[in-house]
Amino acid sequence: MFSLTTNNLSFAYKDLNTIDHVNLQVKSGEVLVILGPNGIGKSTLINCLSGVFSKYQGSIKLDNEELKQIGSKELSHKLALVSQRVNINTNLSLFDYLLLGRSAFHSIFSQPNKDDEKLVDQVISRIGLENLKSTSLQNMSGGQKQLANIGRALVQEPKILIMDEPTSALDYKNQVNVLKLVKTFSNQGIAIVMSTHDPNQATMVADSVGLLVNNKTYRQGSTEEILSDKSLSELYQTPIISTFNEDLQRNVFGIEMG
Ligand SMILES: Nc1ncnc2c1ncn2[C@@H]1O[C@H](COP(=O)(O)OP(=O)(O)OP(=O)(O)O)[C@@H](O)[C@H]1O
Repeated sequence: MFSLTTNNLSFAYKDLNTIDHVNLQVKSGEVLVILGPNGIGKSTLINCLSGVFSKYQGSIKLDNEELKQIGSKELSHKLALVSQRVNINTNLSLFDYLLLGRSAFHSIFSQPNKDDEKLVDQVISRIGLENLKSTSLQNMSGGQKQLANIGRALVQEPKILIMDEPTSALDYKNQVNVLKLVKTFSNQGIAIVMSTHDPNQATMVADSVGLLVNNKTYRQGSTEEILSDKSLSELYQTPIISTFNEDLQRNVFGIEMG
């Protein structure tokens, strides 16, 4: 069993805390979905959780180890990040870009081997980009680059996968594909943290939901405990109404135009 836990996690860019005393937990096989309005601190939180920002207050524990004490190579064996940055401009082919994601598993003197290449091929097929295997990243669309970024994280075979709005540039079919991947990997025992602007994604994949609220509080609980018309309308400061969809067998959240 593997877990990521924060205790009173706070982070400030200058003096004022952007995230304040966040107590969050996710463990093997669980999906935690983070929701919150624009500018509330989702990316900041994700950058702290994934080790990009180390000047945080409080603690972030991967199992019993403090995140900032873990060396970068060891960390990349445990944790993979899909950042919000969709605009990767490299002339590497998709295949080579993903193969580079295996570099933490080799010394500087050893080359990626056949197993690495096989894994990269499998991941390319899982993200549905077989026909772009030899295409350079700079010639791909925003959505294709976002899928490539997800693939790059998957080839690390992490114990925890942290994703910042992984479906923001994707059409419905690819959103479903990514959400199915999230479910598949969590069923395989991977812990997943993802942020999104779509509460419906939380009802589809989340085991727990974390809300970053305006007054800088963080609330985490089960989907049923946390997601309601009232909590979401307050969160986004706009009326949100859910209806139970018989075909989908779940609540669907919609925005009201007023
Ligand atoms: N490098 C930075 N320096 C100073 N302030 C920053 C920096 N990056 C972000 N901020 C501020 O921190 C706050 C949180 O930003 P963050 O990107 O974490 O929000 P977010 O919830 O991910 O937003 P969005 O949904 O719009 O992507 C915002 O007010 C933003 O202006």
